[in-house]
Amino acid sequence: MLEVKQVSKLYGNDRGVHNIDFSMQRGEIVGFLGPNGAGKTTTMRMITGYLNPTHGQIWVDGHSMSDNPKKARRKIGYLPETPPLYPEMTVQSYLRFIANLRDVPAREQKLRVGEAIDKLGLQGREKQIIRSLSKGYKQRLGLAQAILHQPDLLILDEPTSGLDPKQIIEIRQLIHELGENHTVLLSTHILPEINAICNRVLIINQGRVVLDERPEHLGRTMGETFEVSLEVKGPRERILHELRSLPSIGEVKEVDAPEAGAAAPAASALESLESAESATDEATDVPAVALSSAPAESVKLLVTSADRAEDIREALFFRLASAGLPILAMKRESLSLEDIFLKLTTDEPADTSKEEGDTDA
Ligand SMILES: Nc1ncnc2c1ncn2[C@@H]1O[C@H](COP(=O)(O)OP(=O)(O)OP(=O)(O)O)[C@@H](O)[C@H]1O
Repeated sequence: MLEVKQVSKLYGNDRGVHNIDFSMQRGEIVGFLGPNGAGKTTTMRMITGYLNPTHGQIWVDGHSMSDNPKKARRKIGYLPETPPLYPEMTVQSYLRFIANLRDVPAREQKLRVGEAIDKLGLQGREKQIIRSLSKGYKQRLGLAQAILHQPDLLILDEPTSGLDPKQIIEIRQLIHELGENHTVLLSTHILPEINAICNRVLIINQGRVVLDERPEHLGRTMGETFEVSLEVKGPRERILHELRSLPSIGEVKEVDAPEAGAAAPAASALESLESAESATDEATDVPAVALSSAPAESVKLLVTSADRAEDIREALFFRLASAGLPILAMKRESLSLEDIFLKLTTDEPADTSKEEGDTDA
C-alpha cells in the first residue's frame, strides 16, 4: 500500500530526516513514534505530497508521488496536526466544499458527506458552525474530511493531541473502526495509544528509523530475556531447589526475601501464636481464631529463562505441580513501550521497571 524508499529531507545543519525506509501492507495500523523534532511531521508531509523529498521515492498503491502525484494523493486521506477547518462554515457545507475540492463526482457528494457524518458520529451537528464545535468534535470533522474521497491510506498526525481523556478514548475508538477499512499511519506521543490500536510500531529518532516492529515482538527484538514473576506456596528451600534444578531456568531471584538470620514471617507468626494459645487457652479463644487465619507460607520470585527467549511458563507449571508446590500466581514480565522508547531515543538509561506483558499466563 505504501513504499517509502530511502527518503531524506535535508534542512541544513543535519536537520530533517535521513534514509527513511519502510513499507506498509494494506490493512495495517502503524504507530509512528518519536520525540519532538524527530521527523514525524516531515515524513508524513512527504508521504502526503505536501513536501518534496531531497532524495528517495514514495509510492502509494503503486503510484509514484514524484511522477504521478495526483493519482498517489487520491489514495491518501490526511489529517494534519491542526485540522484544516473553516470556522465560519457549517459542518455540512464544509464537507460539501471539501468533496468538491477532492473531485468527488457531484452526484456522489451528498452520499459521501452523509457517510462521513455517520462514520464519525457527527449526526445532529450538520448545521452547526464549526467555530462552536468542541475540540473533540473538530477532530471528528478533521477525520471526516480525511475519509471523504474514500482513500485507502490514512495519514493522521497526532490525532488525539490536545483532547481530554474522554475525547481521546472516543477518537481512538473511531480510528480503530476506520482501521477496519483503511491502512493507517498515525503519529503520537501517547505510548499506550500504540498498544491500544496499532499492530506495528515505527520509532524515529533524530531523523532516522530506529525500530520497526510489531508490539508483541518488541521485547524479543530488544534482546529481552523471558522473565516470569511467581508466587509459590510451600517451604522456601524446596521451592528454590526445584526451580534451580530445572535446566530451562536461568536466574532465580527472591522478591522481598527475608533478611538473613530473620525467621520466615509465616513461621514466626505461627510459633508466637502457638505459644500465645497455650498461655491463654482458658481465658479467651482469640488466638485460636487468629491461628486459623494465619497466612500460608509462600515465596515470591522472579525467574528468567536460561535460553533468554524461551517461554518457561509450562516447564515451571509442570515441575512445581509434580513436586506438590502450588503456584498461587504467575505473570510474564516484559519491557514496557516506555522503557524501549527511552532506550532508543535518549542517552539516559531506560527505566528498568516492568509491566505486564500481552501474553500473561
Ligand atoms: N521548514 C523547516 N525548516 C528548517 N528545519 C525544519 C523545518 N521543518 C522541520 N525542521 C526540522 O526538522 C526536524 C524534524 O522536524 P519535524 O517537525 O518533522 O519533527 P516532529 O517529529 O514532527 O516533531 P514534533 O513531535 O515536535 O511535531 C527538526 O529538527 C525540525 O527543527
